[in-house]
Amino acid sequence: MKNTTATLRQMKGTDKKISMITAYDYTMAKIVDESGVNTILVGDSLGNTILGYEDTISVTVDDMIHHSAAVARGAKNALVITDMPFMSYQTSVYDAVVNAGRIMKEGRAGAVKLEGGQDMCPQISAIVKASIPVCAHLGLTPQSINAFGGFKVQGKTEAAAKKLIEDAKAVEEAGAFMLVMECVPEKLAKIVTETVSIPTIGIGAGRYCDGQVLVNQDMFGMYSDFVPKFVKQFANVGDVMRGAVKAYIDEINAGTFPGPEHTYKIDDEVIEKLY
Ligand SMILES: Nc1nc(=O)c2c([nH]1)NC[C@@H]1CN(c3ccc(C(=O)N[C@@H](CCC(=O)O)C(=O)O)cc3)CN21
Ligand SMILES: CC(C)C(=O)C(=O)O
Ligand SMILES: [Mg+2]
Repeated sequence: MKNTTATLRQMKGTDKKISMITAYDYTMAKIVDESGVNTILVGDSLGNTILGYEDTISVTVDDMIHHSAAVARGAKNALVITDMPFMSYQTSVYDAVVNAGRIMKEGRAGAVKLEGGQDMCPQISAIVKASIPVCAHLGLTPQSINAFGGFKVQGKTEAAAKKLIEDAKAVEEAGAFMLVMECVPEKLAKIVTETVSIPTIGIGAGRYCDGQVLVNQDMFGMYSDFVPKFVKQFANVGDVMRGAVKAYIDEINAGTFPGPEHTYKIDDEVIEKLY
């Protein structure tokens, strides 16, 4: 069944949890979509996993559109949510609406995600007014790495925890249909989840969120430049791929690949005329 923002909203308060996973291309989108995930995030984490940057700062709107459009072609049932990259919405409400519009029109996203709380509420409400659903992202917001001074758990002091709760209420009030919480202590994420009426999606935010998200290559054991504590490797696809490449190289050298079943034929009469 096709998942919409309404479908996800209605899952809050039921015993069904929302499953989200990142994907960045058509083939992977089809695999995760056919597996029954509710929503696919085209995350700006593609800066790390696809483009090989150290952080998400250099990712552009064009990068996001390129991958979002590919994912959208492969996602039949999952809602596609695409990250707005650094400096595509922080600069002004106008920029935020224009870039969200491009991500929806050219990237075929069903919703956009942006990082920030109270400070980004003018952007959130303007994008929502333009009929583009917005998912908020609180806690560890990786586009702020140079302000944070590193990737750390957020909301551990009373002041920071109160700020997170206020930010969550504010993004709901501004019209966000869902919110992602990253690297937040479980007990704080539980309070936030109980406080807002929109669904919360956790990544390193414990069991009590309304749903969970993980980065594709992290859960498949394909990305190892850094492995946050919140990552669970559900399969070691990286090792499977390395094994397959080794077997391929060995068969090329042994002359067992390609076999007759991979090979095209031509009449010997034609070949004789060539000598
Ligand atoms: N492959 C990948 N996975 C991600 O989850 C991810 C990205 N890329 N790129 C964008 C952001 C960056 N993220 C990160 C990156 C590092 C940590 C990290 O090292 N966290 C420490 C926290 C240490 C602490 O404060 O206690 C950890 O050990 O989890 C967390 C999230 C999450 N996002
Ligand atoms: C880690 C998730 C929430 C994200 O924002 C991304 O993949 O970019
Ligand atoms: Mg992101």
